[in-house]
Amino acid sequence: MSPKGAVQELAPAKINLTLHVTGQRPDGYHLLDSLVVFADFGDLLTIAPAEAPSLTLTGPLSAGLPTDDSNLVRKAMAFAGWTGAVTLEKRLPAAAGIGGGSSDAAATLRGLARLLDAPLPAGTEALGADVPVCLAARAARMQGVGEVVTPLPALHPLHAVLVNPGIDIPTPLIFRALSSKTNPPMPVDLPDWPDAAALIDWLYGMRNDLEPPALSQAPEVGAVLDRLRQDKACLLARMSGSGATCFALTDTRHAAEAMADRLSDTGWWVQPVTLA
Ligand SMILES: C[C@](O)(CO)[C@H](O)COP(=O)(O)OP(=O)(O)OC[C@H]1O[C@@H](n2ccc(N)nc2=O)[C@H](O)[C@@H]1O
Ligand SMILES: Nc1ncnc2c1ncn2[C@@H]1O[C@H](COP(=O)(O)OP(=O)(O)OP(=O)(O)O)[C@@H](O)[C@H]1O
Repeated sequence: MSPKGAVQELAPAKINLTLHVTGQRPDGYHLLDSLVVFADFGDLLTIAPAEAPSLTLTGPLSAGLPTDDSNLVRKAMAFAGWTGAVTLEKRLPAAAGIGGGSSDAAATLRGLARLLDAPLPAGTEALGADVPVCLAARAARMQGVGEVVTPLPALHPLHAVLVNPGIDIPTPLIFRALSSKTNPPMPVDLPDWPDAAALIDWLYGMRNDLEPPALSQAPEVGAVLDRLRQDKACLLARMSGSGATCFALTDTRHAAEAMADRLSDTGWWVQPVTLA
């Protein structure tokens, strides 16, 4: 049961359906153009009013994560100057390209803003490049180094399986291994996709520019993509963020669940989801 006066917030997995790296700023950060969606699955935060900040971690994937000031939940509270007693049920792998930590920071801010009846803070990119889009937690185009977030009209939901081979990939390593920092952006105007099939067709022509460097740094990513592409239900398989999590798009939720069953003997983290 939740403590009295507590709120619950889902910190959904963030998926980069596309991730085009279009340049690099003098400070080393990369310019991005990304179509970002969110899953109906993620970490679960319970946030109760408290005089001092606290953080308790639970869940199968919490092992090894810090509970001190380096946890993005605590960083988010310190950034906003807000306090709360947060219980974080970790269900997403960390350092996995699906924004686990960034989505936790964003959910902390959303939950505390609700509890305190306060507006969401600005400038949250200081907490991490993915935090502004995770704060919106809806389909969006992400540009700049992550701070320019343009919410999109509701997309047709996509069904998918998320797969992580159980390796942490540090984001800076993958950006460093990227050979060309200047690649074409997505079209200026995104199409108005009439259905999910049209969106998937369009995605074939787009890219995740971090996929080649991730493949060179972590061969496990290639093994995941090969296995997903061999599956009869897979319409498109791609890596999210800087990896190592990959997604396979399917026709229906049932097809995603059946595919997840077929992957159950791999030892990988496998999660059927709906993305929107
Ligand atoms: C790759 C993405 O997941 C795409 O959504 C994000 O851009 C990464 O978001 P994030 O994990 O919140 O990133 P941060 O914690 O801000 O940055 C981690 C590191 O990634 C690199 N980084 C990140 C974002 C960006 N636009 N350019 C970069 O070069 C930098 O080396 C930085 O030190
Ligand atoms: N609440 C948290 N959950 C997960 N990781 C956290 C958290 N707080 C701090 N971290 C640290 O942040 C690092 C990156 O975590 P995160 O899950 O956001 O990366 P990511 O999945 O690569 O995200 P992105 O897609 O934004 O690059 C990890 O190495 C982890 O130790």
